[in-house]
Amino acid sequence: MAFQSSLVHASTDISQLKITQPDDWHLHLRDGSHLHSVLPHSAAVFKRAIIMPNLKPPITTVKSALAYRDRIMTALPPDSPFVPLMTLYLTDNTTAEEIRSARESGAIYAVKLYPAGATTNSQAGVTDLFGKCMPALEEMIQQQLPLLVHGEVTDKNVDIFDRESAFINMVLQPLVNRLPQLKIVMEHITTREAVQFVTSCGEGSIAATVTPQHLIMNRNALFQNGLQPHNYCLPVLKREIHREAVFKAVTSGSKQFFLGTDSAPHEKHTKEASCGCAGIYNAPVAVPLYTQVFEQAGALDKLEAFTSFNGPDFYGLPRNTSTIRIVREPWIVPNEYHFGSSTVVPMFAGKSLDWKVV
Ligand SMILES: NC(=O)N[C@@H](CC(=O)O)C(=O)O
Ligand SMILES: [Zn+2]
Ligand SMILES: [Zn+2]
Repeated sequence: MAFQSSLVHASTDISQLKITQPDDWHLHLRDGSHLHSVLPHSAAVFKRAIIMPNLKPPITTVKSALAYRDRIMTALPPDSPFVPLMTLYLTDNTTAEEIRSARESGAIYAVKLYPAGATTNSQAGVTDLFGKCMPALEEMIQQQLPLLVHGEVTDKNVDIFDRESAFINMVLQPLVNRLPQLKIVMEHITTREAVQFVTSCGEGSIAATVTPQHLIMNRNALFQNGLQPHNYCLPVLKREIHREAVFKAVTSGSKQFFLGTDSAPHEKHTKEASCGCAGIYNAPVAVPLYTQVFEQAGALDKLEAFTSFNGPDFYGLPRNTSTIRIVREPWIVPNEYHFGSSTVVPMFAGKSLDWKVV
């Protein structure tokens, strides 16, 4: 309970909200049986989602992206209107031609930059962005495909809590200087420096996604009453001053910030391990938690733009016409989800949430 109960609940008598159906602009659906297990949680709430390509092996070609899209469509619950928006995993060898054919496919909406070694399944990521990736990035400008960035340097000598701000200085700012027309989404931002960077770039070409965990928890949550592996994700949770900066930016109503859950399921035994995986499974709780964040800021009137307008506007896609209802109705998050032989522990397992999507 520690983290929610530390929130000051703004007094309000709003008991339900009806908003345009949200999209998730950063989602890990995995593959195979895991895909079948987790997809219904996202498809129940979100109309569309940007699907992360960090599978094993990664989705580096149009062909593999379209095949993955087919597997997602096959795994969807019957009659689900959910639309997966596919991405390509950028490597040192991605060609301009692959970028052109990504756009022509009509199914691929962005290209993802993982610095090699930065996070889960990023080993095949980029080692030399400025030396090797310029032809692909220049073609992305022509094709109006945004670059989605896991923004952390991988230098082991850089303190893990400084890896995002170091990335801004060493990679992102130089990239923006070199290719000012490239559309960039800084994914899952966690720091005051990221907020300042995105805001300083101005609307139009730079935006950021924000997860529920980085809005609600600071790094104390990793060590509350002992090591908490289910609060471990990358970029790692930061100090309270950073959480506050991200919270303020999001709830201010700026169009440059939008919903991206980074829901990243890992099996329970791989998180509760001597070397635990990074990633938080938040798909079942994300919209209730975002609602709680905006309520706490006294900004429920700005929730819908964050969940449902700013993302499609940035991507140049139509806003959804369907709606969802969010009601004030306490419910307890399950301790775990059992999917066949595997178990996944969700964010805030066993805790009570104030809002529910119906
Ligand atoms: N966020 C995480 O901690 N993990 C993500 C990868 C990522 O988004 O960096 C995953 O795929 O597990
Ligand atoms: Zn990431
Ligand atoms: Zn992610």
